[in-house]
Amino acid sequence: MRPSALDPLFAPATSLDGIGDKIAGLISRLVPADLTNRPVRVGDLPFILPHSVIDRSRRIRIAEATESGIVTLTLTVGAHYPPPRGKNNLPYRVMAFDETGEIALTFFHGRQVWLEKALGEGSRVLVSGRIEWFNGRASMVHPDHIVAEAEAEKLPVIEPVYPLTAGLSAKVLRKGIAQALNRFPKLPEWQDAALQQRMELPPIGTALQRIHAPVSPAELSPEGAPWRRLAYDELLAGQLSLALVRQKSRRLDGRPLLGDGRLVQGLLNALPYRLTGSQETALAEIHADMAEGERMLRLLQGDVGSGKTVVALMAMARAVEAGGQAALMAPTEILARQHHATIARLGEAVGLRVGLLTGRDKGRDRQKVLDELSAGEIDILVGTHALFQEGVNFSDLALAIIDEQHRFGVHQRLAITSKGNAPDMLVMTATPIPRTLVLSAFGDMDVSRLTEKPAGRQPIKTVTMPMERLSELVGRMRDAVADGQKVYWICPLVEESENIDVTSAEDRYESLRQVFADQVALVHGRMSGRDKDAAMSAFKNGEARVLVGTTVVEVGVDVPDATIIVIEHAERFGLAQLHQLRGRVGRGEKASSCVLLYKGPLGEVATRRLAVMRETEDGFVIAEEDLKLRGEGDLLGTRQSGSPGFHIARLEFHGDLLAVARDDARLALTRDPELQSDRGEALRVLLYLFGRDDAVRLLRAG
Ligand SMILES: Nc1ncnc2c1ncn2[C@@H]1O[C@H](COP(=O)(O)OP(=O)(O)OP(=O)(O)O)[C@@H](O)[C@H]1O
Repeated sequence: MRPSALDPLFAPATSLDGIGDKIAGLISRLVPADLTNRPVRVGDLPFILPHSVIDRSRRIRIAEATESGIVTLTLTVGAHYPPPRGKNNLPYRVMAFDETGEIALTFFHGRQVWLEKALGEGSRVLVSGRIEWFNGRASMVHPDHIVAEAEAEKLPVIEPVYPLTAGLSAKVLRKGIAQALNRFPKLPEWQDAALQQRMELPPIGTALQRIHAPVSPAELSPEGAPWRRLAYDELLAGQLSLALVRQKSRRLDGRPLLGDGRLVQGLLNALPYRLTGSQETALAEIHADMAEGERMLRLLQGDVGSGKTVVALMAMARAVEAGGQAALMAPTEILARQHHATIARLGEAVGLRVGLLTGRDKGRDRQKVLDELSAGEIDILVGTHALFQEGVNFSDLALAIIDEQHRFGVHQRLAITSKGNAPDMLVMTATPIPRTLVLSAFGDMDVSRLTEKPAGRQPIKTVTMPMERLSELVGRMRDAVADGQKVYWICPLVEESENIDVTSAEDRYESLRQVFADQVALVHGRMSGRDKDAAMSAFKNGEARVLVGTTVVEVGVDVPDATIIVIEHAERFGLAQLHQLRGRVGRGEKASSCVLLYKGPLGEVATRRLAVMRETEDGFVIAEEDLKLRGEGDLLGTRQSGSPGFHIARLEFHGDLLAVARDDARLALTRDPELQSDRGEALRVLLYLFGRDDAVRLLRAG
């Protein structure tokens, strides 16, 4: 049950003056992304933090304001010039002056009664807003503030500036936030007293007050005490929910999965290569976890092409040896089919029964798989999200592997954990993630890393090339194809979108057909599953030698004899994505290359990104650079749902707080596993405050 202290914050935002459904809808775009599926609450508003301040402290005279910008002037009001009756589209002007000059205060939307009051002729007022100069005349359209000189203290000196969205005015938002702050209840302190003192964290109420009514710009800095307090709260809420997942999944009894090595050894013998040292180490860690009575919760992190799939297979083989079943969930249909093909082929050697289940499988075929699964006639089931839907019943699921590629957040892990059958869990992630992010997103898991690539891989040669050299490039590709090579050609969007100038995959496909005729295939997200499969397999078996595609080929696709990848409009992709895409080549023993086609002029960030791509192939280095260039939000945030993207914490400033929060969260649970002490109760408040309700439900009295 939600603590009643929080009731005022959980009231709908529309209960605030001046906020109707429409405004609430606009505000929802400013609150954390994972909250947008529910109506905006009063409690969301205080967490919309200002990004800068306007300093109105300096008062100047008209003539001193030589440039356009925000100024505060002390004026004597002159004549009013309302628009003629019936001409409300014309502005309402009020002239005002000081000893150095004159300024026109301009208002739209017709005659307004309040103007006559606020700007009585002959009165002295402080006016603050943006001054503009035109032909030597000064004007100010809709001043931000007008206050009588006698009430000068009413003018905010330092005024926070909030992120806005079209249709939402600063005034409305500010008023809403002010009301929400007034309703902010006194909440119990959830921070450990000693830690709070050591870290100099103000109480949450104080932090919010100070950040919304700063007395100096420094108070708004992410490194300032108010922001650090809020960031630490957010991180602690995240780490606490991860710790709860961990506690819950550990408590559900796992079972020791031991095997006689029959399948594992058989597979090793059947592999056409030897495992790398990294693969062996990771596998040993995984097998050791599985042998324990506690549930495994492990993350397998590997750079592109480091060979995660075979590690997954060996883990699943152990689960089957131990008498159970295993499931492997892939993020896309294409990938599920690819994994299925690889695993079924290798598994055949040792008699593993491998099934496939995706959203596309319907009717009788689907039923057959489901029946075999529940009868225990399938050992390993590969599929997409469809795997963990209702109606899919394993006879004895012992190991769940999730190839998450950033799309499988803590909420989904919670969902599987709450299912109750307590399988061991292994999450695989392809993009190397910086350490701080591993902690923030996977603080509940143990980590294995694949740090080396299989022997014999050659470096990928990466070049950048302006779009103008397209025809020269096509000529070179023609030679390469004649020489027996295979080429990926990546385009950013499926169709010409209205105002973005993007060469679509379809157009590119048509134009490349002029050159490569039947040797080119097309794959993109809007094609039917069957057509996608056909294109992929034509490319795999070599009927097609050029595969034009959108980023559907980004994740995981494995065609080891493809040696060239061309990425069009490379300047539009993020670093992590470019690295993933490039990782489609260089997967065999032949030398590969990557051509980054760009359309100039390039901005600073795009230039840097392309340079990083030329300089290194090391995914961990690239991830760190990406973090620097983009901030952590995008790296984990935008492309996935339910991930711990942060709203307040910014890891470039608050990364140091993460480890503290994790230790604090784990310690709190060790002392008080059900959060029943005073601090425990307060921590529940924290969880609700940051939208971690589902974590509270993991508690016995949740
Ligand atoms: N030890 C090894 N020696 C040689 N080749 C290997 C080894 N392990 C895996 N491979 C091969 O390397 C290729 C990449 O493996 P896999 O598809 O598992 O990579 P991945 O880690 O999933 O990469 P990505 O995330 O880029 O898809 C495959 O063709 C696989 O057969």
